[in-house]
Amino acid sequence: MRFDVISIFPEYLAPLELSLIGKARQDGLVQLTVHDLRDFTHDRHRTVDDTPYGGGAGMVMKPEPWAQALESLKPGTETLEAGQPVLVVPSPAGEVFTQAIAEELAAEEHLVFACGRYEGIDERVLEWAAQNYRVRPMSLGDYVLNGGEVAVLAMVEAVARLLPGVVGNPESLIEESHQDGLLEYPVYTKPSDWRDNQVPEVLLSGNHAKIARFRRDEQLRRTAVRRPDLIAQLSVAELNKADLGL
Ligand SMILES: Nc1ncccc1[N+](=O)[O-]
Repeated sequence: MRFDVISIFPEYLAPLELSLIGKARQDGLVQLTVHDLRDFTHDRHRTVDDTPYGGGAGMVMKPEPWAQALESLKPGTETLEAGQPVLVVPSPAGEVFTQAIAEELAAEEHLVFACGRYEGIDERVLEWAAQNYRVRPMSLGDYVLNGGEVAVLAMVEAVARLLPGVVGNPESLIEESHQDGLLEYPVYTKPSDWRDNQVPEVLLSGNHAKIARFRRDEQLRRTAVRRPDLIAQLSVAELNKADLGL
């Protein structure tokens, strides 16, 4: 799978050279290229921003460098079956990124991430890009960052780890938080008695049915307490099966 990231701070994406994603790139499972937006400017100061029409504080990213950067990735030359690449534009004004969207994007062949800075990118770029990209403004959550780079680190990791071969044991992708609409259950390891804190007895029992039930109940209990908004989407049957102990 191919990832392209465009940013005025390419070094911000250096962490993607580390750990599992870095190894996936070395193994050729993931092609990831970071592009410096300023390479698509032609003035002495490599200008990427200017004052906003209509007034207001801050600066807006100029359209032309973005258009040249996006054209340089040759969209539209993809094979028809692959379809147009997705252009993810991190923004607090985007749809909220979820595990379901991560799974959807992991099925794509080519993702392009446009990291905005300042007050954002001239809106005409997103409208123009729709000719050759499926444009998706995407938000990590309802708070404001200084730019899209941090969001791209999170989204690339969330997507790339789902690709075959990236995470050592694919089993570990199952029963994760949000996999089934619930938060994950608590985990424990040796010693079973740690500073007078015991591991739940059931986990030492070897009774797999009881262990599975305990874990499911813990998922439901945790979700009910910490993320009641997720509970609302669960079936009554599911809730009735659990001993929430609330
Ligand atoms: N929350 C954000 N703030 C600024 C830029 C991008 C953002 N995001 O979530 O993708």
